[in-house]
Amino acid sequence: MSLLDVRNLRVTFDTETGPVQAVRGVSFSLGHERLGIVGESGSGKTMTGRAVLRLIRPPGRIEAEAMTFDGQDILNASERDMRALRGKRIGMVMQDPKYSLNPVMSVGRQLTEGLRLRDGLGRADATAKAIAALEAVQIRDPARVMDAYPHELSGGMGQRVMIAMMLIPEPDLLIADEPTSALDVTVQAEVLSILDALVRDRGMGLIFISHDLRLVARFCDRVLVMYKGLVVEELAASNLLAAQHPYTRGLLNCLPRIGGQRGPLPGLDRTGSWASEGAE
Ligand SMILES: Nc1ncnc2c1ncn2[C@@H]1O[C@H](COP(=O)(O)OP(=O)(O)OP(=O)(O)O)[C@@H](O)[C@H]1O
Repeated sequence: MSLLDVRNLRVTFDTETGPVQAVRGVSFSLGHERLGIVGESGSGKTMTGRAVLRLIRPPGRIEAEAMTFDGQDILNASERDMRALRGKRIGMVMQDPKYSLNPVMSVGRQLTEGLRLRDGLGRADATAKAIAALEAVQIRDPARVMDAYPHELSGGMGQRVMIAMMLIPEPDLLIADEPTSALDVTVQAEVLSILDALVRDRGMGLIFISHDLRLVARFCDRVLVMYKGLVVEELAASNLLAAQHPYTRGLLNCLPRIGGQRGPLPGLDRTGSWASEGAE
């Protein structure tokens, strides 16, 4: 059985100038695997991830034929049931730690609060578990970081803290939105290997949203390629770099090449029939 099933998901924002359809009928299922979502800015990747957690704020709204997580109907689940899933069985790591970490709470308190309130751990046990989680994301001075407030952390450090926070409850599904974009390549590789181990050893499902097609090709099992709120192509990650779809090829052609000719970045050619598919 798949872990997550999404059928014909739509996310619409009702604006003064009319509805904006950010996601226009996306379907996919996810097993215990790494599913990449790629696509240009504004193609609906983030909104797809947030919709799975039902974290779309008004004026945005979600419609779908079905959305199930581990057999549970998450399209019609109560807000209370969703709160029980979020951060526990389904985690989300956002692009920017600024929006996920509480600015007025020390890192240690943020990491231990759930363990104490939700899991009923004592202070010492919760602290030990939080420190272990920080060590798992390669933070070398966890005691100092536990005492720090989010604004005292660098971008990369904040991102690692956020990943640690998401991993503490050992989620069954992790939605990671550009989780390594603020990290240097060495730390990025470490974080990816942590995520990889969770998928391999614990059977976690991972949705990995990224602009980095090379990274997705290397790291993921399958990929959805999104354009204007639609999935234009779904393929094995190992086939991504050789994809034939004109939009995917366009994205690949925009990748900078090491040692390649310098010149203006090529624009995306949007003249194919796929470009007007489903357009209003
Ligand atoms: N509050 C809002 N009101 C109107 N439209 C919105 C609102 N929030 C998001 N959108 C629209 O949703 C679309 C999809 O946005 P989304 O953040 O999912 O794209 P993305 O593919 O994740 O982009 P990026 O790679 O830049 O993060 C955007 O085109 C945006 O215009």
